[in-house]
Amino acid sequence: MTEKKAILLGSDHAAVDLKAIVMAHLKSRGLDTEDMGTHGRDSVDYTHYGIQVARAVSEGRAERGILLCGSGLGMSMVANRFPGVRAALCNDLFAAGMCRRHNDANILVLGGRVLGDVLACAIVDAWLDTPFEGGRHQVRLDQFNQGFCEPFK
Ligand SMILES: O=C(CO)[C@H](O)[C@H](O)[C@H](O)COP(=O)(O)O
Repeated sequence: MTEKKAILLGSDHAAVDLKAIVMAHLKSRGLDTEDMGTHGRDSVDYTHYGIQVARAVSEGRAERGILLCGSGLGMSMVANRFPGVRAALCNDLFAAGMCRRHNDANILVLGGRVLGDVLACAIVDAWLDTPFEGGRHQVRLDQFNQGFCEPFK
């Protein structure tokens, strides 16, 4: 990938069908996307695809990412290990708005075995269209990088 992509997508086999729906929805909105895989229904490890998308966002090669697995849990765990990634598992509309307003989430995670097509696309829209409020929330996000989140010794 040579140019910065607006939105990268990745999934495992459990969410490849929902990913196709989300991709089509993003394209209908005129957004620049790239599918990092998986591309079929054969069983794969979600880690591989989560790492690719989270690393690209962490390194600034993509502004945002959308990750999908069966529940969304595994992808969330992987993505949040990368510096600068704020991945939010959103299987409802309230979380989709809040993760932008208060958490400036740059990766949206969806559960392919949880969500129907219509709700998934509505969650994507809320995540895309809701701005970060900054202020006290930025202060808290800054603390992520100030040692506050290191384990206690
Ligand atoms: O990581 C997950 C659960 O935390 C995802 O939901 C995976 O998609 C799921 O574990 C895959 O399960 P499968 O039995 O291998 O299809």
